[in-house]
Amino acid sequence: MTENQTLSHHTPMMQQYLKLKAENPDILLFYRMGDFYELFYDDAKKASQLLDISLTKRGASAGEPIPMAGVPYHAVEGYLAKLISLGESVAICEQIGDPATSKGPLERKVVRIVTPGTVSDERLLEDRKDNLLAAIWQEPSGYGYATLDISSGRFHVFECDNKETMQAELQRTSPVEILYPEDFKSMALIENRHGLRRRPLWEFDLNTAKQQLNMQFGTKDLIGFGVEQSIKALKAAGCLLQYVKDTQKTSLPHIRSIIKECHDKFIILDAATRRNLEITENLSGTTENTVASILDRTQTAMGSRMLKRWLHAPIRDLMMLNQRQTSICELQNHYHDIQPLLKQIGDIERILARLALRSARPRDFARLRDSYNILPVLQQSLKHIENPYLIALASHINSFDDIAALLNESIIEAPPVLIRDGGVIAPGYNAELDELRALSAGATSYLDQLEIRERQTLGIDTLKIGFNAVHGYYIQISRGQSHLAPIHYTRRQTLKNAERYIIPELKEYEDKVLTSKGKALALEKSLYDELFDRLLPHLDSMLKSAESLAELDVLATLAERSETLNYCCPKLIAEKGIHIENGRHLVVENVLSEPFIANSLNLSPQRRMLIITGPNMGGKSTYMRQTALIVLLAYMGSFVPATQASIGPIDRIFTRIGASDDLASGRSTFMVEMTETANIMHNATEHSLVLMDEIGRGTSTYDGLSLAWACVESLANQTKAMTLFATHYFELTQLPESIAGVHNVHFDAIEHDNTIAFMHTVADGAASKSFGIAVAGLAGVPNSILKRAKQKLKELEALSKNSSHSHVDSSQLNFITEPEVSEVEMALRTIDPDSLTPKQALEALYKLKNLL
Ligand SMILES: Nc1ncnc2c1ncn2[C@@H]1O[C@H](COP(=O)(O)OP(=O)(O)OP(=O)(O)O)[C@@H](O)[C@H]1O
Repeated sequence: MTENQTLSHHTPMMQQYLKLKAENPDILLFYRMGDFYELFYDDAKKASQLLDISLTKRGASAGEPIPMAGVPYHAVEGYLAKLISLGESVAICEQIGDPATSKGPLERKVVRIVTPGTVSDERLLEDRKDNLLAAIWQEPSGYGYATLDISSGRFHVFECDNKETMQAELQRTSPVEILYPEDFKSMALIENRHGLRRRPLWEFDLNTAKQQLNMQFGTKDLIGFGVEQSIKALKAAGCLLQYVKDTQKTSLPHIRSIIKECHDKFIILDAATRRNLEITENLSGTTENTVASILDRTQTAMGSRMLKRWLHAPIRDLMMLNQRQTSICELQNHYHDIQPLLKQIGDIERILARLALRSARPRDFARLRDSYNILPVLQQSLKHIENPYLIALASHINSFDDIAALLNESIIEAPPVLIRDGGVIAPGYNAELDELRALSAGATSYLDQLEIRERQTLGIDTLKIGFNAVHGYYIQISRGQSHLAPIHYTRRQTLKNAERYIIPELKEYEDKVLTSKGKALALEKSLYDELFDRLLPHLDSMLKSAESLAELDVLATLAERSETLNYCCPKLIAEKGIHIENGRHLVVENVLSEPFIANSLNLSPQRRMLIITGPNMGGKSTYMRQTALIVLLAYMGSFVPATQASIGPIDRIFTRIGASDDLASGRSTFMVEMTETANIMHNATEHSLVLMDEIGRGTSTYDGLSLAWACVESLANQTKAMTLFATHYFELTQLPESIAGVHNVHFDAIEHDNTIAFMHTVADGAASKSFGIAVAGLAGVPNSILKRAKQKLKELEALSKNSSHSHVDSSQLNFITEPEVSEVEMALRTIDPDSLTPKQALEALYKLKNLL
């Protein structure tokens, strides 16, 4: 049976639906039916599950019942937001035909496609988080990757030759929607992400990509952007741009350039490091107790998004870092004045994107106006600033006096949500509009006069003029006086207590009012459209201003944070090494109720690896992480939690901390640990900072110890990376004796009143105890288990007595468990000698002897 024949079995409406569905096969189709959007067949089943709405049936077509689910049109945004957050895309199909004239089903059309990576509507976006669409391409030589933030126009491409780097970039950019070619080989990289879209190969064609991009930027070639040779990335970029055009169904004037991400400009953080350092997301996937949660006191949403981008991309450009540092220094004196002004500035970046997409709403214009009205005051408060970088920033911020004036004149103070019903353009902006409005509004005074005139001439005191949507204007007379109605009064409606009439004069007036209302609305809409045309030529400078405002916000925030949290300005030095005096962990110090103990750290070519030992809970991980975070903050240009810090060049930060199963990709805890270790061993250089926490503990003791040993040797001798290596293998503390550049440091604890007190202070040398069983006791492990562990430890200790290097330590066992009491002792305790007869005393003696 042909497709058409199959279709012909369906009702006309279903035929229309199925045609539209065939054009949008992979996404949910919201099909408008009166006040509802309805979904049918598989779409209905899927939506009912995802949205938790009921699945019903709508009649039958082609002899089968039609599964159906629906959402009311006025609440659609909430449902869209939910679907988008789950990575789904939705095609919105509206009724566009006129019900009065159409035969058969109303004409319908897909008017927009909402996808997670291309939404710009503010109700569907998180305002303090970037929302990126990405495309990925793979060839034997590596990966090409493109990302677009549609609400700022930032369009970036990236290339790399290995999976780890690609994974790190995916993690850094964290796109909400990913386009990938149908023959993509590395599915493991992306398969756990939401919003995957499989695209046909031809969408990644290089020539089409170049054509598309040149057309978008109005250029002949892409040499000016430095991406001409990035073949893999361009293929991804081409597919991405095409997808955006297809879904947006409009031009994208705010996408003006494409930027190639060059990795040597940034300190590279691999995916595991980004996760372990809990930069914007903690290990459980929420945002509490992250670096961003401490630092993000930005006043604008665009500032917040920029701060997070900075945190995820520490830079190596010393000039730029210096500009940021000196700006923060100067802003320490000014942020008090600047921040309250920034707070009044809206999300201009996203408003401008909606302006470019011509989807800005009246309130976007009002917010743009209100923000621009603040700019002159802001400029005033930046007047005394002397830092050249901040002065340049202020000049980019501009004050847009003309645009502010235009918006002040054109938009009323508090416009409605939509332009649909008018009431957006301010009085005084357009004389013709004012006239038409006066005509329609003049109604009240004209009608008042007419009412008085008729009442008086006819002598009917119950006469009044009214209006309703069905009958228009009418004259109403009470039933008691209705016999007084003159002959030219035509009866329109009879009510219980009154009669309603129409007269030609009133009808004529009604026509005039109605047409002037309609005309006013049409004019208002065209004036509104014209506003887009008047603002769009300034889009570039407005976008630049928005970006500069965001940057000022970030710098002012870092100035405020550095003062409030007592951070110091780090020195970025040319010599290799990391020197931190009294460093702190910015998150831990914030959540602790007791004071945080600051610790210093020195790493240099002569002291490039620290083997860190000490009790569980002693503070090893905290110390390692705080070092990485201080380096990260220093290289984003921020001040750092320490009293002094000098940091040399760093190319990468690696962490092998904590362990988690990666069940989704079928890797066990130990496998994850070793994959991360392998990555470090392959990629670390002498300028890398490597943090390794207890590697090798997921396997047998000797395997683990040997692996850890080999890693230390390799990192210290070959790679010469700056390394912090925390371990419970005391054997490793011998390594400093044989390898230059390796040193022992340790954390200590003291036993006190049957418990342990952790010192949290780092000191030179190796730890003498491990306190493992003691900490288990603190954690509530039952006494019987601790007792048994103690026995076992003694046995092991005996076994390894011959080994002169054994540090197995049983001293820790004596304080948490009571000294063991024997049965004989117990029996003795129950005996009261004074109350025993000689015979009983003898019997007790025999009993004790037996117990022995
Ligand atoms: N410098 C410090 N000052 C105050 N408290 C600290 C400090 N360092 C760590 N702590 C506290 O001790 C807790 C444990 O620290 P951490 O996780 O660093 O120990 P650890 O030595 O790595 O333990 P394990 O060997 O079990 O992994 C932290 O959660 C924090 O509450």
